[in-house]
Amino acid sequence: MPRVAVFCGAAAPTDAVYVSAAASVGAHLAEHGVHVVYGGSRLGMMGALADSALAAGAQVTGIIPRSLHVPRIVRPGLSTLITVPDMTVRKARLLQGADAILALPGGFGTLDELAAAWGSAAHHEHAKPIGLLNTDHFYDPLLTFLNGAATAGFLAHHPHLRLENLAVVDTDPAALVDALIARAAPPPAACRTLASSRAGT
Ligand SMILES: CC(C)=CCNc1ncnc2c1ncn2[C@@H]1O[C@H](COP(=O)(O)O)[C@@H](O)[C@H]1O
Repeated sequence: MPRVAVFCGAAAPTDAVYVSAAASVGAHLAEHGVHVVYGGSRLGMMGALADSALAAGAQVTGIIPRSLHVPRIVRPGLSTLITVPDMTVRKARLLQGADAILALPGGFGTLDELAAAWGSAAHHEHAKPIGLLNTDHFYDPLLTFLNGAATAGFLAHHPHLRLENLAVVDTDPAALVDALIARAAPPPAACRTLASSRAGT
């Protein structure tokens, strides 16, 4: 069962379009048999994501820092809830267990988690596909920033991370989940055998 780490806003955004997009992502991930890993909150988009994924039969793991492990914040009834010492450990744990990463609209926390995922990919710590849900073109300014950084040469020392490969971007939750799962799929058995024999295993 593929595991997808989802980053998204803990706040309830002013426009309900974001919350319904999060719910739609949860349902589509469940449809694909994905094990959802996220921040464990019941609030905002995080809550909408978890509610819909659980309702559609997905396994959902929450990873929450001790400071946020209070009834007002934790989503009860998760398949698994892991408590970690702090936000930094949580960020690492979210990334470690995942086969793919999906960022929905959010604020500081979401941006922090997304930047960490790109930062560690830049240093060859993982090659997990990253998806950006561009609801209402929320991520267009960030994509413009990345384009500018590439044009100015700030990404040139990470040639394996070409701009067009940084993320799968879509405004449609179903299309994005389909594309991300396709990228996260393990290679067919024959390729795996060839790759392992080349590696001498
Ligand atoms: C005081 C209060 C209601 C706090 C609730 N705060 C939070 N609860 C759960 N996860 C969080 C929280 N703040 C940051 N995160 C993490 O950062 C992201 C959300 O942060 P933000 O809302 O985008 O910036 C999530 O993916 C989650 O992993």
